[in-house]
Amino acid sequence: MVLKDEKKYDIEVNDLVKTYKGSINALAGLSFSIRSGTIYGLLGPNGAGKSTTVKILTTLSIPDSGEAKVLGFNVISQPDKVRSVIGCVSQRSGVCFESTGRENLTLQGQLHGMGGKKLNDRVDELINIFKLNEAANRSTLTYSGGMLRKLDIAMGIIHNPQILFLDEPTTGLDPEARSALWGLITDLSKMEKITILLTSHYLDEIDRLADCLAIIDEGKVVVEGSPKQLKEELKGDIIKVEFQKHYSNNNAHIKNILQEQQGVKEVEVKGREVMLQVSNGSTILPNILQLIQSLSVEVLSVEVIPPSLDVVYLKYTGKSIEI
Ligand SMILES: Nc1ncnc2c1ncn2[C@@H]1O[C@H](COP(=O)(O)OP(=O)(O)OP(=O)(O)O)[C@@H](O)[C@H]1O
Repeated sequence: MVLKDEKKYDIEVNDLVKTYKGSINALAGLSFSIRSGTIYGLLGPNGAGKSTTVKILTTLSIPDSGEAKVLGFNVISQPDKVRSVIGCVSQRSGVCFESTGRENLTLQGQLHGMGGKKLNDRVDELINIFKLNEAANRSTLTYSGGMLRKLDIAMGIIHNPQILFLDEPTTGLDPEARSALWGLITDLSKMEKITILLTSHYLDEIDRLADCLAIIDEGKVVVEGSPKQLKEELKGDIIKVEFQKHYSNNNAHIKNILQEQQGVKEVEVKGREVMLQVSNGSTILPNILQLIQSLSVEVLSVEVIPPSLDVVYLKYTGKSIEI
């Protein structure tokens, strides 16, 4: 259950359930709310239900049960109202490759009923914001992956929507193009005052961009908060120790002994790996290693992992995010 305060929410999702043919439970009671003017990240592995959520919120799919509102409009009973206030950039590019960037933007504006000077000015403005000036009059067949994503996003906001959905916007881009796009997305939320729902399976992307995030797993929100808040809640580091061999008979014993040590909060032993949640990794590490060695267990590698969204993800889902 996600608690809400008195602030204004642009998106409210309550207990959404969606099952596809073949009994695939894409959403199993998903709830979250997004504050006006913020970037909200939905983080989850492939198949967690991120795209299904975006499809429902953009009126492209209907849930089996539950309710969702965008700017107060119900996605099921008021789909036209919802469509009039949103922009959406899906994983598949909507760019027409027979046209230039400028032509794509103009056509997209016309589809939204725009025209004349207002549309031309908006096209120029977006070409400037997205730094596509040099390429604007070239065929989009000559664009790089990063340029195409920029054009896709520019097309998604041509009509000045109040809400923007970005479904995995940087998948497949090289690090330089991803970083450039991150800067643009942050600027957009501030300059154009757009509320953005961003889905991603990149932890660094959500960490960098989101004011608030929800980790979703198997169609449900498992935890919600700002990246800073979630990392601070970990109150310490993770020590990851890998053994030479699998000491399966000894796992419970190793766990009990480590758990009794001062500064150790949680211990998980899986196969050849031990994960310890500790208050201060570097201070406690020598003691931990000494203890493990006294149990005649040979250590292959040791790592102290500072608080990060990877660790938050691991803590709440019990697994590493797999792409
Ligand atoms: N049209 C469909 N028909 C049947 N099953 C579907 C359909 N669309 C999605 N699914 C299934 O629903 C589950 C959730 O899929 P969804 O695409 O929402 O996840 P996702 O988190 O967006 O994943 P990805 O990061 O890979 O895009 C998956 O098991 C997927 O295979």
